[in-house]
Amino acid sequence: MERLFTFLLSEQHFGSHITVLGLAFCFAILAIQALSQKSWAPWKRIGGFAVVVALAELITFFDTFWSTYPNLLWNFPQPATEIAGLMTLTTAAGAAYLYLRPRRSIKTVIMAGGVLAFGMAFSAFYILVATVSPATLAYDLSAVLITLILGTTLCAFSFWELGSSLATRPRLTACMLLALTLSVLPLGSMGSILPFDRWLAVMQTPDSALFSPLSVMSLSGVVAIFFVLCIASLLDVRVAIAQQQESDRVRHLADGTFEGILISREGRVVDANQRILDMTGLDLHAIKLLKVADLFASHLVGHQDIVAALASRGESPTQLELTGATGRRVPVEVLSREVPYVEGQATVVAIRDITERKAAEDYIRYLAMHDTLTSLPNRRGLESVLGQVIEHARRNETQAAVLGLDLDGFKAVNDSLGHHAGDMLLKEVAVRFQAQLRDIDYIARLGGDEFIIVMRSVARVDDAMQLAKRLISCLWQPFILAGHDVYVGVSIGVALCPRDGETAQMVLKSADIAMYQAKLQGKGQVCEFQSGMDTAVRERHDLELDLRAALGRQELQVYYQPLFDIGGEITGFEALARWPHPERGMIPPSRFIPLAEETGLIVPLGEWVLRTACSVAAGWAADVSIAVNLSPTQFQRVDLIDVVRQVLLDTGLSPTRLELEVTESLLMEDVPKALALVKDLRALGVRVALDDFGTGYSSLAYLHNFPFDKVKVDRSFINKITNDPNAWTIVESVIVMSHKLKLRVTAEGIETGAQLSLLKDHGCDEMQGFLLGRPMPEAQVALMIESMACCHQAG
Ligand SMILES: Nc1nc2c(ncn2[C@@H]2O[C@H](COP(=O)(O)O[C@H]3[C@@H](O)[C@H](n4cnc5c(=O)[nH]c(N)nc54)O[C@@H]3COP(=O)(O)O)[C@@H](O)[C@H]2O)c(=O)[nH]1
Repeated sequence: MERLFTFLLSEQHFGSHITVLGLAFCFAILAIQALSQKSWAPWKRIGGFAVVVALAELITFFDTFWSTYPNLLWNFPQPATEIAGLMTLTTAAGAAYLYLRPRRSIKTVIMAGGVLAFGMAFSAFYILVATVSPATLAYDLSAVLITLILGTTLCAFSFWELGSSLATRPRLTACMLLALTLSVLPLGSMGSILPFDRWLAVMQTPDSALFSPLSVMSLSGVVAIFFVLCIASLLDVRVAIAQQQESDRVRHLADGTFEGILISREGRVVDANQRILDMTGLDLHAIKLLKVADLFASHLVGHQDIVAALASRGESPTQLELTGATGRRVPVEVLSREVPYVEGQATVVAIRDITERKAAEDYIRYLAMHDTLTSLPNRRGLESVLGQVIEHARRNETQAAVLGLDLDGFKAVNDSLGHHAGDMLLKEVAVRFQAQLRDIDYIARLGGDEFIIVMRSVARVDDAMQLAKRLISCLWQPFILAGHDVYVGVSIGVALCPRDGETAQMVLKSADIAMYQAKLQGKGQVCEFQSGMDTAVRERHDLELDLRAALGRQELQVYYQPLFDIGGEITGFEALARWPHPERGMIPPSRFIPLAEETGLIVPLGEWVLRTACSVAAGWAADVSIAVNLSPTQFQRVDLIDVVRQVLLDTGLSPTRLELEVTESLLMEDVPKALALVKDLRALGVRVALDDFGTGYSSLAYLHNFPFDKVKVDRSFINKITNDPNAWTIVESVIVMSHKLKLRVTAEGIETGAQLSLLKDHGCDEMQGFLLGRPMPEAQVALMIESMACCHQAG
């Protein structure tokens, strides 16, 4: 010890210590950088480290030697220098190999340090011995021992520090410790040589072979390594216990989570929680034999380092499929992160089972594309398929057909039997339609009672027309709903693509226009799209939109046409809807009432007319009646009685003043139901008149069977009675027959005095027509009633 201090403090320049330390530090940085290059192959890291350390050893040694003996002329001893270099190279490679082993413990790390220090010390002393040979150097053997123990310890700690330093933490300490090792060994070996005067004394009593520096060094090296290993083993046991406790703690924590958690190092599974074992069906032992990549089936499996690939995605999870012992694939979401884990770094991979979420997502996707009632694709589903069909037809120069279907009479079913029955009907209709299709055809429900059928390939338009006819006839059999036989029909429009539309929207529009045309031609028809067809349909469509808006804004008005008794007294007024369109002027009811019927708008419109008319009539000064027209659609509504009752209650109009006019067509659809309704209305105290009499087919039977209060003879007869004897015969018979059945008779459409006197002469009870009074606005009616009241008072 004393010898070393003397050497370092008085025989050596301070500057030379700094030089050695500086050189050693630079080489240490290089060596540790090489060893820590994770992107390099292991042999490259080992080789790089060994070469740098061997060079450092030789350079620091010779630098120390020259600064100690500047006047000593010598050549590099051959082959001792190469042997020493080789020795350092080999031991440095061995140390690096030990350090890089996958399962590294404190013992292996310290052993790596010990081996390297011993190799370097041996090389230093070996060159020294060879340099002065054949002369013999005299050593302070205690200094040799100290040098070796110090070098071994420093080097071991350097590796230990390197092994436990985090990737993010600078490896400065490890570099400094290695630099000290690289400095201590040449300085220590040089410092162990006794001064020349002591040589002579020693030479007179030469060391025995047992006490030669190399023997002492070898022995002490073995002892030092053994000693260090003993301590390391003890530390290892303590560390192993601590690690076990740590991993137990982590496992308990991990088992408590809902996520699968596995710990990996260098792509291999090190540990896993219970959830992962449940998901994969593997036990802990089996899973630890696997690489992380073995657990997944996906595009990332081929990836060299799946864990690194996952880690590179940061906080955004990657969706993969986890495979296990059963081969079942579990959709999972994976996140990974570097963590300090028992003795160093590890990657924690969090795996979340997303089976339920995936199923929910799939269901949402399904819902987005399908109609929940019939399970058929919806508009979105249809448009994506239709786009492909059109593209295919265009590429292959073939054609596809699109059939637009709209049920006839569906609304009436919905209104009369309720929405549940309507839903059942739609489901059954869908089944019947599907039964008519080929496997390659495609059917979708757009909503309401609208369906679309796509025939992917048709040779002629006739193929589509044939299918359309089959679809029409498949509805002829009744549907049994809530114990009722229900009949519906279908109107079909046929369009071809790409002929009638190059995009899904265009061809759907063409099919829709053709379908409208089919509806206009009467129900249960099929119509092929023709160019120019769209203008008329679009106009009608625009009118429908306008009517909807007008109803919403309450732009419609009610006019009132007077009815007179045989003595010329006003008996009442008929309420007639009017539509003053802001751009098109006054639109006649003959245009918008049928449209309202088809679109179902007649229901809100009719209720509005009823409410308005009753409310206005309730304010009149005379107890005259008010007649309101009921459309077939209104008549089919299950809640018609309730609506009428409520309107009467709300407006305060006496039921005896209200007269509802129904037509024959309205009665024909479901005779028992219509009969029950007429009876219910009369039970409310409301009167019911049969309107447009004479235009139907079974007029006489209805007159007999239904408890009407009044018959209104249609104006198509009245305007002929003075010049067509047949027309007059019919009207005369109706008057006679109605009176026999105790029914009052109203003649409508009286335009001439001749018509009026003929009807009066034959006992017609009530008269209505332009001759007597045109439909007029509310204000005019009020004046008319007032003047009527005045006349009565005056009379
Ligand atoms: N369901 C509902 N139908 C309604 C409603 N408002 C009207 N309508 C029906 O629209 C059809 C056309 O009605 P409108 O143009 O108002 O014609 C009525 C009279 O103006 C017309 N009339 C009356 N007298 C004469 C005449 O001397 N000459 C002549 N050319 N026309 C005349 O007749 C219509 C009334 O007919 P009717 O209902 O049969 O008594 C018509 O069918 C209306 O029913 C409504 O709110 N709801």
